[in-house]
Amino acid sequence: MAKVLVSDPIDQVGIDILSQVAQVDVKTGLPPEELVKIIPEYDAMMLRSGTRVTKEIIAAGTQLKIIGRAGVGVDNIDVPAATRQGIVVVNSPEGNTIAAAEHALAMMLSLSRHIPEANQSVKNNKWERKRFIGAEIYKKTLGVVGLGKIGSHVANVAKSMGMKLLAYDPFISKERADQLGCTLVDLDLLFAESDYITLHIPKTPETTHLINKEALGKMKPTARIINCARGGTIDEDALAEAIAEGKIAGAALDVFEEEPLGESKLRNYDNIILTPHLGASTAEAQVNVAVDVAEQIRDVLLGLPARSAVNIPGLTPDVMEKMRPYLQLAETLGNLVGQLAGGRIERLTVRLQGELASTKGQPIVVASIKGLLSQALRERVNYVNAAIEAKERGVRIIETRDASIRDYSGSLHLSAQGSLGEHSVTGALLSDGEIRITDVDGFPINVPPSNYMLFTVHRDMPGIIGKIGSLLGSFNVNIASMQVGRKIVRGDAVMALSLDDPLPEGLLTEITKVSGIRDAYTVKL
Ligand SMILES: NC(=O)C1=CN([C@@H]2O[C@H](COP(=O)(O)OP(=O)(O)OC[C@H]3O[C@@H](n4cnc5c(N)ncnc54)[C@H](O)[C@@H]3O)[C@@H](O)[C@H]2O)C=CC1
Ligand SMILES: O=C(O)CCC(=O)C(=O)O
Repeated sequence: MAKVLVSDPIDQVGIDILSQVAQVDVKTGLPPEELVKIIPEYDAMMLRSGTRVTKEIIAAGTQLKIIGRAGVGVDNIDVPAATRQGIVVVNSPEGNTIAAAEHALAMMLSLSRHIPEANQSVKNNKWERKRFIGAEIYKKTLGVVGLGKIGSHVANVAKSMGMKLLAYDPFISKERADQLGCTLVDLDLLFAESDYITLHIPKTPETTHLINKEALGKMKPTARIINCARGGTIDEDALAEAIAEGKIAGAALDVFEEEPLGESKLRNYDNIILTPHLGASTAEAQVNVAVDVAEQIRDVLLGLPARSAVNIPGLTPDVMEKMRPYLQLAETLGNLVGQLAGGRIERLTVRLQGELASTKGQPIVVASIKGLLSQALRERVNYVNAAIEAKERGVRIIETRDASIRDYSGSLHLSAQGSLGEHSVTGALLSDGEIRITDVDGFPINVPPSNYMLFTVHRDMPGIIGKIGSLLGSFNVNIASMQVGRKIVRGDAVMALSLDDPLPEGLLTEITKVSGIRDAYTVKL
C-alpha cells in the first residue's frame, strides 16, 4: 500500500480521503534532518506553509510521486528540484481565496478603527473613546497590487463598500481591470494616490522588497499598507522606520520575511497590526484546501492526472483526457524514433500535420520527448520532467506544423538527429483510436506498433523477404505481421515486422549479413 506523510496540520477530511488509498502518517513539526531520514519510505507528502521541502528532502524522497501543498503558495517547496526528479507538485489555487481576501479586508478595517488597541484598552479596564477616533474607508482610494484571485475579491468587496479602486498588475488586461471597477495605473501613481495599499502578489525576484524605503517615501502620510500575501515583498526595516518617522499612518501584516517572526521592530508600534500567517485559517478554507489537495494526491497515486499541478505546464486533466490517444501516439513514435536513431540524440523535431496542426502542441511535444527518453530513463521520465531532462541532455526540441498534409485526419511526424544519424517516423490514429505507423524514414508503411518489432532497410529484390522469414524461423521467432514500403520498384525499401518474441542475441547481426539488407533495427515498444 502507498504511504503518505502529512507534515503540517491538515483537516481530518483530507486524511480520510488519503486513507482510501494509502497508509497516512501525520507527523507534524519534524526538523529537516528528521524529514530527510524518513522520507525515503513515502510515495507522497502533504503540507501547508510550516514545512520547507528542500532539495535535500526531495533527493532523499526516492519513492516520492507527488507533493501536495494545501494552499496557494508553493514557495516553501523546491519546485525545480521536484520537477527534475519527476515529482508532481500540486496546490489548491482557489480553496483559500475568500479566507485570505477577508483577512486583508479585516486588517484594513482594523487599521482604520484601531480595533486591536481599543480591544486591549477595554480589557485593561480603560474607556478611551477620544483616543480611538478612526477613519472611514468609504470614498477612500484602495490600491490593489496584484489583481489575481485574492486581489479581485478584495477589489469587489471594497468597491461595494464605496471605495475608489486603483490596481497595479502587469499581467492583467485593462478589460479585466475595468470589469472589476479598477483603474490600472503604474506603481508610482498607486503609491502616491492610495489611502490603503493591499498586496496580493507572489514573492518573486521582481516583487522582493517592492515596498522599500523609496516606495514608502512616495506614499501619503495617511496611507496604510496591508500585506496578507507573502513575506519579503515589504522591506520590514524600511517599514518600521517609515512608521517611526510618521511617513505613513499604519500597516497590517500577516506574512513576514522570516516565519515565525523573530526579533522585530515591527512589534514596537500600536499602528502596526501583526497576525501569525492566518490568511487561510478559516474552517471553510481548511476543508477546501484539504479536500482539493488530498483528492489530487489520491488520484495521482491511482495513476490519474492531477487537476492543479504547478509543474506540468498545459497538461490539465481535461487536456489529458481529450488528447489521451494523441499523447499515446506521440509517446509511441518518440520511443520508436529514439530506438531507430540510437546513440546520443541531439535534436527532436515534432511536426503536427493535417488537423493535428490546429491543436495545442505542447502536450504532444512533451509526450514525444517522454517516449524518446524512455529507453534511457525508463520510469524516471514522466510528463513532469521530460522537457527538463531533454534540456539537460542537450536535446534541442523543435515544434513545427503543416496543416496542408492531409493523410488521415491528422498525423504526427517525428525526426530525431543523433550521433549515429537521422531517422524519422510518422504515425496516425484510425477512427477507432488504434495507432498506425504510417512512415519510416520516408518509406510509406501501415503497421500497428507491437511489443517487439524489426525494421530493415533493404534493396527491393526477389527473395529477400523469404530469406529474413526463414532466418527468423530458424531462431524460433514467430512473425505476427509484415509490411514492405517502397518508393520505387526495385529501389530501396523498408520492411516492418511485428514479432511475437524478442530477437535472440546475435540474430540482428545475422540479418544485417543477408545480401541486399543495408540496415536492420530491433525495437521494443
Ligand atoms: N496569508 C495567507 O495565508 C495566504 C496568502 N496567499 C498568497 O497571496 C498571494 C496571491 O494569491 P492569489 O491571488 O491566489 O494568486 P494569483 O496567482 O491568483 O494572483 C497573483 C497576482 O499577482 C500578479 N503579479 C505577479 N507578479 C506581479 C508583479 N511583479 N507586480 C504586480 N502584480 C504581479 C499576477 O499577475 C496575479 O494576477 C500569493 O502570494 C499567495 O501565496 C494566498 C492564500 C493565503
Ligand atoms: O497554509 C497556510 O495556512 C498558509 C496559506 C498560504 O499562505 C497560501 O495558501 O499561500
